[in-house]
Amino acid sequence: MSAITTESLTRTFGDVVAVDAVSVRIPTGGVVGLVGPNGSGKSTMIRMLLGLIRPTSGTATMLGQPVEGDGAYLARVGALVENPAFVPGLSARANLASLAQVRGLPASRVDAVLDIVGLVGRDREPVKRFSLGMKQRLGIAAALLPDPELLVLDEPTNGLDPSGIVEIRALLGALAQEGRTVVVSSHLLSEIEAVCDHLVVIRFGELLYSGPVADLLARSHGHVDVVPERAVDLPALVETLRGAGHEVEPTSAGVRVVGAAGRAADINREAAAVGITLTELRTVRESLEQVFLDLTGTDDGEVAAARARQAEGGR
Ligand SMILES: Nc1ncnc2c1ncn2[C@@H]1O[C@H](COP(=O)(O)OP(=O)(O)OP(=O)(O)O)[C@@H](O)[C@H]1O
Repeated sequence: MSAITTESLTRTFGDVVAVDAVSVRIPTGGVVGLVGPNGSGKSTMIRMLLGLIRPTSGTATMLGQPVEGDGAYLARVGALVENPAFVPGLSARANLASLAQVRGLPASRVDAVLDIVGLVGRDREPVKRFSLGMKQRLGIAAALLPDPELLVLDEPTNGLDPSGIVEIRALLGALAQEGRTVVVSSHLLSEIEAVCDHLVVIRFGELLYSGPVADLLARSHGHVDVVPERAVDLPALVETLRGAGHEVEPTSAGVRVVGAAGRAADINREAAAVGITLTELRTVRESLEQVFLDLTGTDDGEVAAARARQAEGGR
């Protein structure tokens, strides 16, 4: 079963196409990053998935159930959208206890979620004294009250300082380790890429990429830097690598095999076959951030090129 599917999911506000015919299939388990610049339609997509607003056209399912049905799936989903409203003068524990009561959930869940988000010890302090990071963790705790299979968090790292971001990221990873599917949106890929298994990249409502992070990384350009043990072997190494069809450039101590990220083992074998031992064999990949920039581009020309590349990759 997929955690989420969408089929030509579209939402317009007047002339603005906030989400434009997005079709994705997101597997269960792991952390799913929903990434795109501000205004690209992430919140609109999340709101449709949570049944908060209706699609203009298209369909979507959550945990196998249509979002436009009776909403039964919502009992299995936890969500953090916008800033959750907590009573500032009440403690974290009291806020969670009243939420659990209103939602008819057992009081024992309060201790469980405080433990998961690491607020035990601070849970009797009034929420107004909490840092932004602690408030975000409390928001996630509230979303976890129903012990959901699927957790949807809209920009939980927004506004946090670097250590707060690291904490939230670790928490997302831990939640996924427990077997939940965690969907997290961010306008900054760098804030969440380290913890994501699957990425959905959108820009101006249009889907640019949906798939495993590993597949996106595999599309990245990169090179392999190679240094032979004996400098005297360098000309033979260059000849061998060129003979094997590689593009080779000199570096200070060895050679760079251009566009060969992922071919390090081949290069090692090719060198060994002619009796050359390598002391260095280093793959340098384009960062995920760079791949993402390639996809999103900064002007329409770049976006068009990225789309063409994506279409090519999808064939
Ligand atoms: N209720 C609304 N009425 C009118 N326009 C809206 C409404 N909600 C969203 N939009 C527009 O839809 C587009 C997508 O907005 P959305 O909030 O979904 O993007 P986002 O990627 O979540 O961005 P952000 O990170 O800034 O919230 C924007 O152009 C926004 O102005």
